[in-house]
Amino acid sequence: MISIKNLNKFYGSSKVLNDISIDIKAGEIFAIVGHSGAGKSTLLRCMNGLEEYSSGSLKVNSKEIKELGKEQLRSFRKNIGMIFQHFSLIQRKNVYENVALPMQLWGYSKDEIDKKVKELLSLVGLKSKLNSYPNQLSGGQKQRVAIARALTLEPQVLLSDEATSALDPNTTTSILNLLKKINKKLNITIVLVTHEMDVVKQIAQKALLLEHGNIIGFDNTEDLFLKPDEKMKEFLGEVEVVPKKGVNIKLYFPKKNAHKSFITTMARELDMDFNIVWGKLEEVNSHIIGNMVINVKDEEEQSVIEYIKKHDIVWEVL
Ligand SMILES: Nc1ncnc2c1ncn2[C@@H]1O[C@H](COP(=O)(O)OP(=O)(O)OP(=O)(O)O)[C@@H](O)[C@H]1O
Repeated sequence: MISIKNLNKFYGSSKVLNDISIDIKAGEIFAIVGHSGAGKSTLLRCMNGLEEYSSGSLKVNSKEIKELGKEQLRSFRKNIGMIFQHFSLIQRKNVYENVALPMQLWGYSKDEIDKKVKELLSLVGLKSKLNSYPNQLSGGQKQRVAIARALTLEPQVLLSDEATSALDPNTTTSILNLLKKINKKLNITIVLVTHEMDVVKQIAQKALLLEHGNIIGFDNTEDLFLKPDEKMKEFLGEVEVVPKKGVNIKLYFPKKNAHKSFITTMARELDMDFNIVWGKLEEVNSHIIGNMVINVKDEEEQSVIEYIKKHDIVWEVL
């Protein structure tokens, strides 16, 4: 659906995107993650032609964006909805009028507009608010209006630039659930930019980690969190404090066996006591994944490793 190859972007002499290559599949929920200034919004804006790229290729539905003329770009953008952190609603228009606006600009009939706006307001749970004005709505409600407005022209792709950053955690979850529902129901590809790892965990199937315009991680979300590499750990701010004595073994539990009592069974079968240094289970993309560090005596290392190898567990000696 979106294919990016060796993309580079400069602002003047400063390079803000460096050799980016990714593929985003149709129907996927894809997150672009990174600290402030990493280049996330720039990359997102390149995807709908709001920003020009300096070199490389960016194709949406096999169309190279930089080769599109003015008119082609206008109809191309019809196929891409966008939502923002601060909602971008028009204050003097009510909810109905805000949502109707893109269809009016494209010259749809009153009946078509009325049908679509009511259908979308019902989808986002705001049918009772169609006469309200933005200043009478909560942040979450405003974002729901913005989502409805972004869907009026029936786009195949929805781009979200920090759409939940101004919302509290509960409202964030409800907006993310709405985005999941839209993704499933309308089969829309969603690309979202965020600096919040919790957002990535809750919604994304794939994630791209950016740092100073460079890709420092790109994988299925579960794999990124299950076995984070050094860069990812640094990004997550994880510090692993482990005992100096003995051998520290880190175990990664993928979704299918995160719940199994692997450690206690191993302890019983090998007739050994382990020191559990730390461990955690977390929900990523609706799956439970986890990891745990155990400390074993030097002389027990081999038998523990042989046991782990016989099971479907990813592991490493720290
Ligand atoms: N129009 C512009 N002109 C010059 N430099 C720009 C422009 N827009 C962005 N930049 C620079 O490009 C870099 C990437 O900016 P971008 O907004 O893409 O980052 P970001 O990861 O989205 O950050 P944030 O989360 O703070 O929005 C930054 O160093 C920024 O200062």
